[in-house]
Amino acid sequence: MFITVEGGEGVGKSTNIDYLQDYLRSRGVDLLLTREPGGTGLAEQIRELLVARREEGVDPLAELLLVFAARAQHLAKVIEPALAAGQWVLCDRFTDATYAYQAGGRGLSADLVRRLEVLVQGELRPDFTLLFDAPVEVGMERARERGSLDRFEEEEIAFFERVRQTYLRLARESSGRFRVIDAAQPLEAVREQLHSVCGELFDCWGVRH
Ligand SMILES: Nc1ncnc2c1ncn2[C@@H]1O[C@H](COP(=O)(O)OP(=O)(O)OP(=O)(O)O)[C@@H](O)[C@H]1O
Ligand SMILES: Cc1cn([C@H]2C[C@H](O)[C@@H](COP(=O)(O)O)O2)c(=O)[nH]c1=O
Repeated sequence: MFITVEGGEGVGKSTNIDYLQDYLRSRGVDLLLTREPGGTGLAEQIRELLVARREEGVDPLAELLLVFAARAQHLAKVIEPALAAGQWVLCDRFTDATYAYQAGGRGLSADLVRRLEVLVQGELRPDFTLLFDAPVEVGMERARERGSLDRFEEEEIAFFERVRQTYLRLARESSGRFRVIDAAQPLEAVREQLHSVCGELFDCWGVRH
């Protein structure tokens, strides 16, 4: 199984992915936890380039190509070998983030993203995606409280609104693959939602829980 976790800034992906990881491992799943951009030494270096605040503006196409360069390395060195060895892969962000940020947020064409997706991934797509959704102000307030903001987190509210609306549209269009978690709720309530989604999936996939 290839499971991805998506959502805007500060919505609680990292906080809950640890919980999800424990939940899956405690039920006997051989799991690899990874993230994008990143997941290998080279891809983590590309991540640093992407998130660093800089005077020089970053061209959206350059940003898109860096994201996919990191993804190609991550797929070849980590994700594909793990899946081939029968492991489950749990990935903090994947190509839905590219549709949300580079197409929705930056305004690049979704068709361009689709062409790179086919080039880099072939037919590989996530089996299942959890979308953590919260109003932009809620996520940004949490991100601000957490610490200093990176290059993406410094964007204007309208950018994050476009990112959020793109994610929600993707979830509607691929409702079989996505489950949307109301991440504006207190942590306990978010965990209950996660629990119920995991139960439903395990029933569906025939995994004992
Ligand atoms: N449901 C919640 N209620 C209140 N605070 C939360 C909740 N979920 C997460 N937080 C807090 O919000 C902050 C952001 O959470 P986290 O780092 O998990 O978000 P994220 O989605 O991974 O963010 P980013 O994409 O910006 O890295 C953290 O300080 C975390 O403790
Ligand atoms: C995979 C991916 C990521 N991004 C952006 C989105 C985030 O602002 C950063 C990653 O940091 P986080 O700690 O996971 O929030 O990268 C992107 O723009 N496009 C992508 O495909």
